[in-house]
Amino acid sequence: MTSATELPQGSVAASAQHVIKKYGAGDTEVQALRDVSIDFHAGQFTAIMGPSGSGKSTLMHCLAGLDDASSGVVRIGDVTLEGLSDKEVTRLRRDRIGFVFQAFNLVPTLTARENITLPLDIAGRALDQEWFDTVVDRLGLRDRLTHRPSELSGGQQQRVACARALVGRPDIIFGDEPTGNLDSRSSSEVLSILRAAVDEFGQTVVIVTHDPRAASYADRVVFLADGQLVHELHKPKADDVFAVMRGLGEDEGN
Ligand SMILES: Nc1ncnc2c1ncn2[C@@H]1O[C@H](COP(=O)(O)OP(=O)(O)OP(=O)(O)O)[C@@H](O)[C@H]1O
Repeated sequence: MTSATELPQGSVAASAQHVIKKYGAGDTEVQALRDVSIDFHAGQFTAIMGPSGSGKSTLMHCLAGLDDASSGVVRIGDVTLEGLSDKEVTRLRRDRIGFVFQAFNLVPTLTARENITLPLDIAGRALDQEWFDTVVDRLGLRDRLTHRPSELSGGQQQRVACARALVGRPDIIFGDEPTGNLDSRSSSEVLSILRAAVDEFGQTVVIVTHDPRAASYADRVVFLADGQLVHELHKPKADDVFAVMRGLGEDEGN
């Protein structure tokens, strides 16, 4: 199978070193990340978990260049985000990062095909038809390509969002609660696709999730509490993830 990424397996696809993120100042200051250091290796599927307010979204947003760290170093591949202009960060996001959001974020007036190729069209990059076909067939979207989002189920819409993230062969795909709006069957479908993106396409995937079952698809689960990394599991079962979450004070797993 063709590899989606130029990065060699095991190299670092994204990294945060001593990242601190503060919001506000003075009495209202919140330290959302307190000296977080973590590497995300190419060809791995990582889930970020932790109680509400522990800093998961902040960490993902800093890694993806959607927000600036207050201090510390963030890298995507070999590029350090600090010091890049807004335009350069936008280009880096466009060229090296794929996103899958909870809310799908598809353009309602465009067909599935047009939504999938939109980032390439915006970037003025040529479509690799063979790769497009591979992704579309693997995701079971061949007979849905002319449909608009309103004519697709939630699970199908999220599969289109996964295809959109994959088709540009990014260094890394970030998912912000990608199964948050899906029923359990569609969740399983989307998680299997993200798993396959890693196993079959050599992709690197990082998701934020509250769901221990979703996290059990990952190679590695990292836990944040109060802005710090506090625990990590490798190839965990959902029960193991649930037990750690309980210990961190999230007894409902959400
Ligand atoms: N734009 C902001 N301004 C001020 N405080 C913020 C901002 N964004 C996040 N925070 C604070 O930073 C901390 C971490 O928030 P973050 O959204 O990263 O947590 P989370 O683990 O993703 O939470 P959840 O699971 O509820 O989505 C929280 O205390 C939050 O209130």
